[in-house]
Amino acid sequence: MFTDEQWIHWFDKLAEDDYVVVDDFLSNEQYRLTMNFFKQAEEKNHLKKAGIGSSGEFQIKSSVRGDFIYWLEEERDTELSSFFDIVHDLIANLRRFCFLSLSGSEFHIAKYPEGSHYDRHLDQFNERSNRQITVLIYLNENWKKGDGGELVIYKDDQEIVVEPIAKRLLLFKSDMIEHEVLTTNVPRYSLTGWLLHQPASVGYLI
Ligand SMILES: O=C(O)CCC(=O)C(=O)O
Ligand SMILES: [Fe+2]
Repeated sequence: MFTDEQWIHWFDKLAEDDYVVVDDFLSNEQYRLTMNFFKQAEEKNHLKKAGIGSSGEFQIKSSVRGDFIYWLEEERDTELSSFFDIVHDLIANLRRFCFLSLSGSEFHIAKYPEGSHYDRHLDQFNERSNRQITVLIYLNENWKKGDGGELVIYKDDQEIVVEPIAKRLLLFKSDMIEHEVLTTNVPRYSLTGWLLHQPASVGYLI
């Protein structure tokens, strides 16, 4: 559990810089449970080649993105309940301290095999732009320089390099931050998600 001061400190940085990195966001136990889940998903062949674009214009292009993903469902994936607990905490605190109007979330696990990458992009689709905050949790124990797979954030004239080390959280504003996953030289594991806007089209219903 984190204190209000910690949440406020992270959200201040997110507001100011459009991104924030938090180390040791997952506890050892949450990390272990997440990796167990990941290993099982791999064994059961649940991970599928990721594509680009939303359903209407979905395409698979390995030259753009080389990861394999599995979309999570909270009701089904009960082994990850302690992960979903901290997502709920994150959402509750963003609502409380940042007055964000968040209506939902979507998460997947992702494996980038050796030699894969994801080209520079923004996390919004042409026909769907309700992703507000991107949430990344890295799962690579013993990651070291040379392993590759760093995330590069492009901001103003800067290139900020984030190493995908285990238990680290990265939050950024989905509509502001262009980013890229550099080629990884080892299998690279992560949990990726998006916190979604209140869809404008249902605004009148509530
Ligand atoms: O895994 C990462 O560091 C970033 C992944 C990403 O950019 C995405 O899935 O949209
Ligand atoms: Fe992305």
